[in-house]
Amino acid sequence: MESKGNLVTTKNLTKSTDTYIENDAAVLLKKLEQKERENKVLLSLSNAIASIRNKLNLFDVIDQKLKRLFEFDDFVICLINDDLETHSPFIYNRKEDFLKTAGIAPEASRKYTLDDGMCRAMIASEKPIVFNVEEVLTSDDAPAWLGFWHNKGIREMIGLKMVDRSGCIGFFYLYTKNTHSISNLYFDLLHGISLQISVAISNIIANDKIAQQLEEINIYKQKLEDENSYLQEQIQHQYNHSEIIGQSDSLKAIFHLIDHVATSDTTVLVLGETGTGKELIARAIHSASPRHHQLMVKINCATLPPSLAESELFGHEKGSFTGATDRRIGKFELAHNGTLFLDEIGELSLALQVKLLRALQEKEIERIGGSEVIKTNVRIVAATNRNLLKEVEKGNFRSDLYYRLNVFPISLPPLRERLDDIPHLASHFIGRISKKTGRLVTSIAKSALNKLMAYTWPGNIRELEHLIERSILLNQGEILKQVSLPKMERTASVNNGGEQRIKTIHENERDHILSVLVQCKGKISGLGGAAEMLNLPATTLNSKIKKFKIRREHILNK
Ligand SMILES: Nc1ncnc2c1ncn2[C@@H]1O[C@H](COP(=O)(O)OP(=O)(O)OP(=O)(O)O)[C@@H](O)[C@H]1O
Repeated sequence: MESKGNLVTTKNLTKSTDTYIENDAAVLLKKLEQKERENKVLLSLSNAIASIRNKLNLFDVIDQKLKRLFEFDDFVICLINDDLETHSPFIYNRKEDFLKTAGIAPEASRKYTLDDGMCRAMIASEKPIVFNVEEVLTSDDAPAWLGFWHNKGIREMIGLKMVDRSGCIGFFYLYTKNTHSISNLYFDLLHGISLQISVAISNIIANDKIAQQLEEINIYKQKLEDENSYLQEQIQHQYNHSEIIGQSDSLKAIFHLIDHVATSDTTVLVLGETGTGKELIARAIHSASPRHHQLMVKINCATLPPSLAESELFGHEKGSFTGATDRRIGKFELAHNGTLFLDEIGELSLALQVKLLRALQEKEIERIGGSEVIKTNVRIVAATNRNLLKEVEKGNFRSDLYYRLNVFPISLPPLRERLDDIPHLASHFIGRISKKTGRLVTSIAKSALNKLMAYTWPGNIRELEHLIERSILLNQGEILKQVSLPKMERTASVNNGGEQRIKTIHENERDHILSVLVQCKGKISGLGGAAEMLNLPATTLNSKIKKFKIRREHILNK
């Protein structure tokens, strides 16, 4: 039998046990509710994380969703660098006014040692760690960046390592202005969330790598396309000396110069009126150089649109200016290890002359909007129909660039000064154009050739080529009989970069002798002969006629 006293005690016991049970149930319920809340947050977070593609997305998800659960003011995610000795900020608030505070603001390019007290503690712990900012600041190995957060009023940091299958990949710091703001009840949840964030980070890095590789593929694709079109062009025009027609002494002297300079990397400046074959010479130099397996990239400075000229030469990064939708490499990079042919260099703007000079001096370039310095190895061949020295005097061409280009000048004489080449060039063009047009023209009549010999050729070889093409199309039969030369005064302006050409004393002397010979109907010596009219001994006149290459046909065609 139970005594009364015992009964009371038992009752009391039962009562307090009930209270315990009630309390336990309440705690359990609270825990259950908390778990449910955590699960909800985790679920919504994992849904959001699954769709994350970039750093900005991840920043927003953490900033918005996580702040609903925990009270924190800011956060930074740092990743361990490939050197395994440092870590750098990866996800952080990039807003300008946020970063204005004094101290070392987070920046992706900065590297911090892993060998500080905070990192060591986080790496060793499986749980988040609470750091008191002021306490850490007094320690010897406080991280350099902590002052920035202290200046922002941050008093507490929760730090935890981020892990993936390979181990620790970085750290997640939550910054709070209040102390004890995040209860350690939430630390397991925080740990779970950090695992999810690690997955998102791996995805972002993989996406970034794919985007970068795609960009590289695109750039190589563009380079291959460009190279391909240059190669096609080179296949069509395999230039060597045998393609350069002519046997005049002046042309032979040029072959000699090409042989001398081609094998080196010396810069060559090809000078000459329009149509004299400057490009042909540039190609011959490239073909005979050790670089002939690489590209000769041509850039025509006269046709460069001013707004795109710099990009054409040096390339640009995506987004560097309106319309720069892709990264593009410039002609300098394309010509790497080969030859860059700068045609019509005299037309280059002064602003670009400065940039070109720098590229030639430093042997490196920067794409517009890029920070990378790109080493280039190009051989420069430039050409112009302008008198560059005069342009320097007029202030249109930089003297320093002129001297850098004028290392090995090659001057091509105009066609009227190498009349000997006309018959060879004419039959070369007849052969080529007949084949191209399917006409059966095989040779040129003497009278037609005489006309060609007597003409001044302001457009030089290009003009001769076009004239023969036109004449072949109009011709009947196998022999080219008619060539319709444009009506032109012999003293008329001869193309020299658009300037009125002043005849030399030598040319005036030739013209004067020729006109007297015409008046005397070709008679040189004796009464009424040209020698008498010119008051010269016949032998002197004969040697002048020889020197000026005046032929019978010149006299007859006047
Ligand atoms: N010696 C030559 N033998 C055969 N063809 C030639 C010769 N010189 C020039 N040509 C031809 O004449 C045309 C003009 O030559 P090219 O374009 O090289 O001249 P250019 O001096 O560079 O002219 P521009 O200053 O107008 O650019 C081309 O079709 C070229 O093949």
